[in-house]
Amino acid sequence: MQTLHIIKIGGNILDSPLKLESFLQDFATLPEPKLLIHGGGKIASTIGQKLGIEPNMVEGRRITDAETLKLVTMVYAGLVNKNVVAQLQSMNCNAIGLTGADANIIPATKRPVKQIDYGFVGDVAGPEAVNAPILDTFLKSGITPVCAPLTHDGQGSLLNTNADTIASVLATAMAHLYQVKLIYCFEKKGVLQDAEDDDSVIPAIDSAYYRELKEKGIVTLGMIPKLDNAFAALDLGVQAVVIGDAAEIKAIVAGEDAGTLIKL
Ligand SMILES: Nc1ncnc2c1ncn2[C@@H]1O[C@H](COP(=O)(O)OP(=O)(O)O)[C@@H](O)[C@H]1O
Ligand SMILES: CC(=O)N[C@@H](CCC(=O)OP(=O)(O)O)C(=O)O
Repeated sequence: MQTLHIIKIGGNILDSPLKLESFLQDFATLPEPKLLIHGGGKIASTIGQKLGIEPNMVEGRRITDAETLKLVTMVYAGLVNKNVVAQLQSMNCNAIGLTGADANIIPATKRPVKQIDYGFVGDVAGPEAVNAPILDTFLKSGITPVCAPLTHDGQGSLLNTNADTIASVLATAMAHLYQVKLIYCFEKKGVLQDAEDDDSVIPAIDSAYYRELKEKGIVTLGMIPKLDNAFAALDLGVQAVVIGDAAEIKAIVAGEDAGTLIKL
């Protein structure tokens, strides 16, 4: 089977024009087939505050009321997605920007209200819900999909879905067709032993070590859902998952010693 690289970039890279441009330059040179997923939570929060929409996050997930859904649609599907695509086009990478509603790529259901009402937040039923064949059609035509963190409910509403989860679900869905290597890129060199020391990268984490790192409080905040998504992808057939620095994407793809390898 051919290898497919699925790469996710998060808010801190997207928020820095210099880091983003440098990442996209590297991404554009990576071998095809490849697929990019972007977040943009930080930009949505900043623009929202200017518009009087205060961010409300619970366990790393944004409570998405009707006004916030309009905001994230403008920011993720518009500003971020289309700028990334335009930049990639300038770098000779033929990208197409997509939300989960486009070509029915990622249908989802509105998260049921339990203790917390997350509003217009979408849960993807599973990788089988993803329209993998259409993504494959793009890939086989030499087109690189760039996916925004929005899904849809099939009844006319977009839904906000965490970008790390989208990356994990898409990777799992594509694992039937390709050997998938999923790479979570962010602004640090990998999962760190000491948050203050950028050189304390943990080379590899398995599920037992992950439990220990959580118990000791070494892995916290946004790293917990990222690692949960990484293990979910491995459990469901994704070949390899690496968490690493967006600035080291070429080394990670080349299989060099960079970032943190996640293994079962
Ligand atoms: N052990 C750790 N190593 C690296 N980052 C960690 C660790 N524990 C918690 N984090 C936090 O996780 C964050 C990454 O998650 P998140 O903010 O969701 O990133 P992104 O927006 O790129 O998905 C880092 O910026 C860091 O603050
Ligand atoms: C439901 C939910 O929380 N959605 C996320 C989607 C964006 C995201 O995940 O962005 P990063 O990867 O940059 O954090 C949010 O609105 O913040």
